[in-house]
Amino acid sequence: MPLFKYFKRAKWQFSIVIALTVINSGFSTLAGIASANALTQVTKLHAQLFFIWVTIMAAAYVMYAIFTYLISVNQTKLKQQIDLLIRQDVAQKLSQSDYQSFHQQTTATYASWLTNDINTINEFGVNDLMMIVQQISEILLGAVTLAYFQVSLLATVVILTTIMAVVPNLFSKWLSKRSLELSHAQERLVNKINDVLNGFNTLFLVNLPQVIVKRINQGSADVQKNAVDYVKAAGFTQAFTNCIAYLSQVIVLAQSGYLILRHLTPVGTISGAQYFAGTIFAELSGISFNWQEFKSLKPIMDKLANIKTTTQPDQKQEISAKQIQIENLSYTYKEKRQPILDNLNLTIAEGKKYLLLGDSAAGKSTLLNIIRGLLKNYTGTIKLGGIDYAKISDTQLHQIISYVEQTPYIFTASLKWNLTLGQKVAPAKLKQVITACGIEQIIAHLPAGINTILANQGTNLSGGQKQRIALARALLRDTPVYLFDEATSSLDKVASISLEKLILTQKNKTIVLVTHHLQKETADLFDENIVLNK
Ligand SMILES: Nc1ncnc2c1ncn2[C@@H]1O[C@H](COP(=O)(O)OP(=O)(O)OP(=O)(O)O)[C@@H](O)[C@H]1O
Repeated sequence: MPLFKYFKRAKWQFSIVIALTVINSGFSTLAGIASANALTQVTKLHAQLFFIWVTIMAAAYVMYAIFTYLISVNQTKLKQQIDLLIRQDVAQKLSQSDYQSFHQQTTATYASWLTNDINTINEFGVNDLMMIVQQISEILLGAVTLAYFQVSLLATVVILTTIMAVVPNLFSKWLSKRSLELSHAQERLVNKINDVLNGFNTLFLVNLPQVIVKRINQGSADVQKNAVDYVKAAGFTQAFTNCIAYLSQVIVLAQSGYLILRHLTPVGTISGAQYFAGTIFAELSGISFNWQEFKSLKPIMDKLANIKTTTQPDQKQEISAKQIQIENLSYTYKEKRQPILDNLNLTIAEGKKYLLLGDSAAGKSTLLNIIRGLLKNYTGTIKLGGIDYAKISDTQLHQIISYVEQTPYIFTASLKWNLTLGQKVAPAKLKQVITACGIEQIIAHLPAGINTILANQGTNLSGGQKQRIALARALLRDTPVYLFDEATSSLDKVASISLEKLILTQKNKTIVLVTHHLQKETADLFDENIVLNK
């Protein structure tokens, strides 16, 4: 089970919890022994011994309560550590995905993995394993104590234990299946919630806000059904094992009664046998159920462990010339029958400025997405500085090519962070780019200036302001090649001309710019047009 590796990585916290649990089981066993001995002493009318055992019993219970508290604190530390390690691994894997692997799932699905699935792992994994540890120690100590009362009782317990250990395995596949189905239903719910909430403005403006309620209700009903199905499977497994456990207790009670009647054991045995048989079988039924529940996590753990990462080509050679050579390039989206790009041949020379033109849906963005290395399943070849794209890693490509999109993503972070993406930038350079991109006007209206947090993905910014930020972000990266995909479309004419001039006068930079609004003031700054038509 992949979860074990996390217990190994959190071995200190895990060891502390185990040690505390075993000690605590010792206290509960001591309380049981004291109770049985107190009963024996009272039947013999030994007052002093009776009170000694009662005092021991009370002390054992007090210690039990104290250790239960310590266990709960340390278990929480362990759980949080395991959550942290799993999240760290998932985040690490996602950071190593390429564009296409990452987008095989929605971000809402990933959010569900990092929240719902982690909660499930906590509940069914960490909790259950901790309970199993406690149950095993109580069973072992209970069995030893029963043998101390009467060895034949231990023999009966061993036989009944074996039966109880085997039976629940019959239900394990059923439980795993239900657990995975529940996890998928939770993913669907998070996706639905994200989808309708992101579409709030659209629904609000067409008087359809009820769609939000309806779609969330559908998702909730889906989760509800799967949660109930899971509990039915889990409940049946538990009820079945409980039933065997209760019957086993009765058998041990009957056996001790018989032994007392035959004067083979003291009267206190009835209390001890009842206490320890009760503990052993209750814990056993708990163990077999918890173990099944623990195992039912395997598909979820496998899902998280199998997040696709991409092995990047190991290109050590420096990519010197920045010419991009495209030969016989064709691209067809999986969902479409016709190729969007068909046998395209093109050379993008170093330092030149290109205007990429074409009807709507002609494939301009698709071409830029291929050049910037997002779409890889094309046919034909693309070379950067004479080196085939297949031999260039994403990291190397992104060191050379920057892309500025029409609707840039704004992080819930300060304006400065949004410009630098947390990288160190010389203050003079930052100031120069801020001035060139007209960001001073934005800063002037923000309460904490450049350090103002841009909330909710920049909803308090205009489309044009976001585009200015994206342009500045790209210029700060200072790469040799820039691709602009309608990057100034939300700005007014004067601002867009000014920013396009800024872009097209970047010395020694290769520029490919897509625009639907070619301005006569900038037309002369292009060296060549690339025309794509359907
Ligand atoms: N992820 C995708 N999956 C399937 N089809 C897609 C995808 N992205 C784009 N397309 C399709 O590919 C075609 C070209 O789209 P693309 O965005 O490249 O065109 P464009 O020339 O940039 O269009 P516009 O000028 O309208 O922005 C369109 O028919 C579009 O529906």
